[in-house]
Amino acid sequence: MKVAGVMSGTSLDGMDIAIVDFQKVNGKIDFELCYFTTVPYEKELKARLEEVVVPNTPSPEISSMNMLLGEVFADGVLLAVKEAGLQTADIDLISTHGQTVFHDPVFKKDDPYYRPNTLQIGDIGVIAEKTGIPVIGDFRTRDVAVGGQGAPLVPFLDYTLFKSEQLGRVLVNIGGISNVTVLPKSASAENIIAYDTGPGNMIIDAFVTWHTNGEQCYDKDGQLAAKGNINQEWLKELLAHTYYGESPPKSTGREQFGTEYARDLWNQAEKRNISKIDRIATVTALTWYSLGKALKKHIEEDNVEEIYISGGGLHNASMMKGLKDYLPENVSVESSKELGIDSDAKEAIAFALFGYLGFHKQPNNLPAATGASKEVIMGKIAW
Ligand SMILES: Nc1ncnc2c1ncn2[C@@H]1O[C@H](COP(=O)(O)OP(=O)(O)OP(=O)(O)O)[C@@H](O)[C@H]1O
Ligand SMILES: CC(=O)N[C@H]1[C@@H]2OC[C@@H](O2)[C@@H](O)[C@@H]1O[C@H](C)C(=O)O
Repeated sequence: MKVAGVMSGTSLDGMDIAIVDFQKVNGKIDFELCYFTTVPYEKELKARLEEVVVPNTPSPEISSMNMLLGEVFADGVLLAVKEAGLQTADIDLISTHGQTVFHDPVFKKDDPYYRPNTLQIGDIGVIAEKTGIPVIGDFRTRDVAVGGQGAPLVPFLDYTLFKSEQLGRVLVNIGGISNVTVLPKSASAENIIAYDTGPGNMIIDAFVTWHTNGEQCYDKDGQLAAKGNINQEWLKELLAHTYYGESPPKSTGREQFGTEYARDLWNQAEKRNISKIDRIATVTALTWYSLGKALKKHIEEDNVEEIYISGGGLHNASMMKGLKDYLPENVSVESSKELGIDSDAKEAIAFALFGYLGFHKQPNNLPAATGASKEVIMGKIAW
């Protein structure tokens, strides 16, 4: 069964599309990645999306963007299918994450009319109509419905594919947000630890956009950060953010580390007379330090010997150097490619897997990762 997994992450850089062929071999699910591509969003769409993914966006804008993104995702899939040399009839299912516009999976005790919630848009009906292919999407709400955070979900794939009987591993994804899946040696589904560690590339992207007046929207290969110096005093203050000290399960997003937060940091740096290049170096360090600190804890407590990285942050050489230098030398830090999974395609492959399982009415969440009270079948279908 061929499934097109579509991931549009918190970076808002575009959609990742993985066409994955699933097969059942001796009762076990096997899969092959047939094609992967990233379709970038055009500049104006990205700008509009940035306006929508902030709290207090008027509902007409969210509702309209839901329909527009449905079209955009459908066009992306049609393009990927063509590029892969396939026909739409070859694709059995589209599995789409959608675009998170709001994520607050926490109970507010003082308001009986507020509920833990998460919202991903890009209407599945529109995608089905435009492509003629059944679509599964809207995964996270079902996990939230059973007390979970609805995130991170990819640890389900990490556990299924990468648990080891020989040694402890951590799978890391550095996207807009960074997250970890800790797989202790001989881990069972109950003793996985997974959570978002804090910002990934999100703040760096905002700073680079402001520094270059929109000419660049990310720090290509970490070249700008490499030219700057980390302002240690400011970094220490940034690391006092309460999120880093919270215990898992926990998840975060643009609500805490998005444009508003980045703008506040930019203004702080302005007041402190920190040069623009040093600002970029410092927020890059904020990512690798907060991530590295979490990793060090698991290296010690869970006997982790191998770390595998995926997500766009892997391409940022300054980020990777900072992280590697900070971690103990005897722990290997590699791309997830070393485990046989393309580091850019991993999340899109994960959503193809969730779709495949959901379509076959099989559970696809990992309660230990999200804090859900039980396994559930995530995903809704548009035929
Ligand atoms: N060559 C590169 N050099 C530096 N950074 C890069 C490079 N390529 C990609 N990135 C960074 O990676 C980001 C995209 O990463 P990715 O696609 O993994 O995130 P995402 O899936 O949108 O986020 P999330 O996983 O948090 O939902 C870009 O916004 C950019 O900051
Ligand atoms: C609510 C939401 O969209 N969360 C994303 C986000 O981007 C990274 C991190 O924050 C992770 O928690 C999650 O995505 C990945 C794909 C996940 O669920 O594993």
